[in-house]
Amino acid sequence: MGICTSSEKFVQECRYTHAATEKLGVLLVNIGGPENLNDVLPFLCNLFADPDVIRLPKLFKFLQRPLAKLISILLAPKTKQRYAAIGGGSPLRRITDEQADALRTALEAKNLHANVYVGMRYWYPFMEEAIQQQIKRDRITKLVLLPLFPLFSISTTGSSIRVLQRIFMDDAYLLRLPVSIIRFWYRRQGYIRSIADSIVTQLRKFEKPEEVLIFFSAHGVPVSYVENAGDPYKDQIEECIYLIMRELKARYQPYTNEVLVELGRKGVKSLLAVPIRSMARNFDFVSEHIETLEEIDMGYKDLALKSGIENWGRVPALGCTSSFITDLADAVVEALPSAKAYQS
Ligand SMILES: C=CC1=C(C)c2cc3[nH]c(cc4nc(cc5[nH]c(cc1n2)c(C)c5CCC(=O)O)C(CCC(=O)O)=C4C)c(C)c3C=C
Ligand SMILES: [Fe+2]
Ligand SMILES: [Fe+2]
Repeated sequence: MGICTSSEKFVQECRYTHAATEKLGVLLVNIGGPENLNDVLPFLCNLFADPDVIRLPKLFKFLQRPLAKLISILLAPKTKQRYAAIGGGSPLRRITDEQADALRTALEAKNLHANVYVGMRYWYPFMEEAIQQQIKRDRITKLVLLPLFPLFSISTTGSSIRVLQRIFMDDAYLLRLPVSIIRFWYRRQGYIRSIADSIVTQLRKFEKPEEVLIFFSAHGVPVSYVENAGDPYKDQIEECIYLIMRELKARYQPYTNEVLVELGRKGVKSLLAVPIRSMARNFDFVSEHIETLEEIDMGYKDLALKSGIENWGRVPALGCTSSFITDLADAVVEALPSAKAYQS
């Protein structure tokens, strides 16, 4: 299911009135991450025990847990070093809590009172805890599931939806709770604009912004997900980059044009555009995490500088950028009318 992207369409189709008796809940879902180095091994075990992360043929399903344990034991030392390099733990819980607070405030500003919960897929506070201990306790009457992944992948949003379904199927109250799931939201204007804004802000820090090559990086998924399991992730990445670049060109082209006109006026007859500066943008995840802070800020940056790239910049993750959070609040409002209970 997609979501309304145009606000006009929203006004026409999604007239939603918030009943006074309704108790709205929004569940923000994220991966979660180890808070200290002792958490790394059990966190990895949870991750690799997920059949949506390591897909085994039916016949070998019984190997899922032992295999998860083995891979985690093998990966833990290196992974611990990576988390140690960013201060000993993942910042995901803190950032996601901040995003939840900001979203609650943005919804209030739209006159929508909602409880915003945080549920992590592989670490505390687990999705299971958020649903069983908080959502049920608060007797929410309508729920929006908002995974903090702009793009859909079987291994992220798909996996979170399956957990939600599993918990809901076992519970009479949850089975009757109307739920709306926002499966992906990378096409939203607010998201694309917020990213384009953050790129422009960083470009302006370069001495010659017009020479900067923008380097988009996204998390990989196994080829078999895309080719055999119908994961839309790769297609969505390509479309997302296209949408960001289209927005950026609309905003930035005049600047480049001005430079070209200026060069022409100065008598330059030939021009070869060589992008010698580079700037990285990770766009498939909206919080700083191990891959931005360690893989990009340390690994890629070192490699780039050693390879002759002179200037390096990195666009920060959106985090609590207000235009982005406001857009998420719009996405929640737009999702409300389509909420449906698993059992009515
Ligand atoms: C949109 C983003 C993500 C996709 C798609 C994704 C798929 C995926 N990941 C692994 C293996 C690991 N993921 C790990 C942590 C981790 N992954 C994401 C995002 C996506 N993963 C996040 C946000 C995090 C948490 C980062 C943090 O700050 O704590 C890890 C552990 C850390 C590391 O070594 O990078 C592993 C391992 C697979 C196998 C996969 C697709 C099948
Ligand atoms: Fe990763
Ligand atoms: Fe991952």
